[in-house]
Amino acid sequence: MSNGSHVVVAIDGPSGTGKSSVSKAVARKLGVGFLDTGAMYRALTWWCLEQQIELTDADAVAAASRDLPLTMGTDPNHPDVFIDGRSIEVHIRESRISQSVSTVATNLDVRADMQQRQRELMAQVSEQTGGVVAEGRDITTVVAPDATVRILMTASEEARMARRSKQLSVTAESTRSQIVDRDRVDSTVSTFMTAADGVVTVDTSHLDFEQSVQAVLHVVSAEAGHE
Ligand SMILES: Nc1ncnc2c1ncn2[C@@H]1O[C@H](COP(=O)(O)OP(=O)(O)OP(=O)(O)O)[C@@H](O)[C@H]1O
Ligand SMILES: Nc1ccn([C@@H]2O[C@H](COP(=O)(O)O)[C@@H](O)[C@H]2O)c(=O)n1
Repeated sequence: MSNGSHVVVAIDGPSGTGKSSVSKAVARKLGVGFLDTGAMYRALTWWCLEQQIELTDADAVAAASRDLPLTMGTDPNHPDVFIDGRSIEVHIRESRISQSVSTVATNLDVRADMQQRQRELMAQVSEQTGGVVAEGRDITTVVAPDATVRILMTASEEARMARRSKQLSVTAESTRSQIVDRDRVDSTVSTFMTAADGVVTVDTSHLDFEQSVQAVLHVVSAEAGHE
C-alpha cells in the first residue's frame, strides 16, 4: 500500500501504549490523514448497546456492522466519529465501551467488515492527503501488510498502567486488569504483542510523549524517506 509517493504508516500495539496519541501527532507532522481503527470497533459497540443488540449474538452484531452508518473523521487535528451524522466521540471512550468492545472485536464477521472499511478509508485518505497513519491491532499484519512503514509500538505493562492511570485519574493498579484482560482477549484474533516479520518495534517504555513521536518519525524517515 505505498501508492506511488503516498506514505502509509501502520502502527499496532497493546492497550495504553500511546498508539493513538502518538499516531495523531505523527500524522500532523507528516501532513497526512489519521485513522483510529479502534474507534470503529468502539462505535459499533456503542451502536449495538443503543439498539439493545446482545453483544454475544454474533449474527445480529455482524448484521449491525454491515449496516452501520459510520463516518470517520480522519483529520488528525479534529478526529471524530459519527453515526448517522451524530458525533459519538465522547460516548465511545466511556468505560462501559472499553469493557465490552473486545466481545464485538472478536466476532470474525465483524472483523472482516471493519477491515474492508479500513482499507477503503486508508486508500481514500491517502489519495486526499498524500498518506495516512493508521493505528490499531492488526494494521501491520492484516489491514495493510504492504504499508510503506509498519511499526509495533510497545511499552512495559508498568509504563502502560502509569499512562492509563494518569489519563483516567485513577490508581495505576486499578488499570492493570483492564489493560491485561483486554490484551489477552484481543490477542486471540490479532498479533500485536510481538512484531510480525518486517515490522519495526518501537519500545516507548523509557520515552516521554515527544520522544515517542520522534522515535516513530525516525523510523518513517529511515523506511520511507519522509520526515
Ligand atoms: N511516551 C509516552 N509517555 C508518556 N505518556 C504517554 C506516552 N505516549 C502516550 N502517552 C499518554 O498515554 C495515554 C494513553 O495513550 P493512548 O490513548 O494514545 O494509547 P493507546 O495505545 O491508543 O491505547 P488504547 O489502544 O487502549 O486506546 C495518553 O494519555 C497519552 O498522552
Ligand atoms: N485494529 C484494531 C483496533 C482495535 N480493535 C479492538 O477495538 C478495541 C478498542 O481499541 P482502542 O485502540 O480504541 O483501545 C480494542 O480493545 C480491540 O478489541 C481491534 O480488534 N483491531
